Amino acid sequence: MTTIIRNGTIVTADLTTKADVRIENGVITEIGQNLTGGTELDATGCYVMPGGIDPHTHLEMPFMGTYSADDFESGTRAALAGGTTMVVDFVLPGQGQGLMDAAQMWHNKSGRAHCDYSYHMAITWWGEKVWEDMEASVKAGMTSFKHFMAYKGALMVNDDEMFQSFRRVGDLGGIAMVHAENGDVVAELTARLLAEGNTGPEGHAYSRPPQVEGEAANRAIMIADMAGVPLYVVHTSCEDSHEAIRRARQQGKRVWGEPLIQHLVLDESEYFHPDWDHAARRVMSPPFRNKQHQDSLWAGLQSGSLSCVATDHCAFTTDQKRYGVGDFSKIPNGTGGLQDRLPVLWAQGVNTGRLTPNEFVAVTSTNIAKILNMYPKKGAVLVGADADLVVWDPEKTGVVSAATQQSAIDYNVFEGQKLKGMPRYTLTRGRVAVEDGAMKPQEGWGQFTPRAPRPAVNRALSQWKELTAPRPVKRSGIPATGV
Ligand SMILES: NC(=O)NCCC(=O)O
Ligand SMILES: [Zn+2]
Ligand SMILES: [Zn+2]
Repeated sequence: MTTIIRNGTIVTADLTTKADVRIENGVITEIGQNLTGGTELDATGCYVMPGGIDPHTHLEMPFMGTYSADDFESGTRAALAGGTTMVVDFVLPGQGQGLMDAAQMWHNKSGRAHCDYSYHMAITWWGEKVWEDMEASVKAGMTSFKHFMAYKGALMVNDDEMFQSFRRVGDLGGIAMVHAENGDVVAELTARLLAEGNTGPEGHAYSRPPQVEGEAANRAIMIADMAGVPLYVVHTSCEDSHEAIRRARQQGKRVWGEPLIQHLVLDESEYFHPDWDHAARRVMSPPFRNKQHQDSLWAGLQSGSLSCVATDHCAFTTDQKRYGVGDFSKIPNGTGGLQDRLPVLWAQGVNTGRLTPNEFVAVTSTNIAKILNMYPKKGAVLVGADADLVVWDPEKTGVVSAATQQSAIDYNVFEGQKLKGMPRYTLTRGRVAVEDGAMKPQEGWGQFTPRAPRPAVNRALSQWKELTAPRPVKRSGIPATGV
């Protein structure tokens, strides 16, 4: 089956050019002028861009006594509606559960996906079995390993476990990832706030000030440096952690930071809303910050000190959020955004002049594909790349509304945001899944994308570690012991 995208302007991370794109059997086979012969998609007035890749989702995730409400069916349908053609979800082993056993559970869930997906592996406990399984995880294409420095008593790992795990990841050619918040301090602040009667959703924000994130990000960066492993800091929300990442990168460390679309455009005032539901629906970790922190994140995307924009899509219904009435620490943490990430970032980033269209592609797709070692199969408009594409109409307008969204939840944290710039077509491996707002979903179309280890970065790091490793000094005359 042949499809031609005609009359569009191709926009990639480093190039803007007018050309047509030929797609055969899900792959881009030709880029050129006046291509013909096949089903034609009219891209007049549109940008033809790599589909978005969301590097951070939690679909049907068991968390805080419930499951996130969007599964791989509704989650990937929402993704495609907003121009995202791939998600990377987190396999979350239970306490004592083997990594590959947990991975099989995720494979069982993802069978209904509408677009391609990959997995990060989470290190939620530590032991010999985990150490062994990490190699199997890498061999099975799950080469990035997330460590939770928060959620004490549940998912959190300690520094000694993190150091051992980071060394293992480095040896296996993988990437270490962290949720950077100091879980001990969060637990203390939470207990104190509750004891003082601060039980509402605003207590969640008070319990996780920027310092807990900055401290943890800096600690993880230093531990990663000592372990000789590249580090990816998820949901970077504030200047404190951004500063640590920026400094590390200036020092030549292999560290990447990932702001979320939520943190870029929504601020902490949401938690002080008089409606409990409104505030609780926005409870996530880290919490939304103030305007200065938002400016820092935008500047990071512009200057390159921050690399990708994600969603951390982990959506809970209002009923689920109400588990935390009377105790904010029981409100399931997480917000949605899969459908909204690209249109909201375009509206607030490109239309305001904060990002160029090429930078937009870089931070929503290409940088992610490169960091996670999927480029140029994903994140590219190149001959041989998967035809995961979005035909983006910069004049198409809309308004974010829970009433029309694909997500299974009953609200949207971006409700009412005005959009200008939306998909005309979204293609997943050449199949048109969205046409001018009309969904053409196909359950089970999505395929698992395994990822190989990253030999180049890790070889460089391990070579350097070897060159600078501690060695005993060879001495000729050693004095006799002094007794
Ligand atoms: N971010 C959040 O609040 N929920 C999802 C789990 C995580 O990434 O920490
Ligand atoms: Zn997290
Ligand atoms: Zn997350």
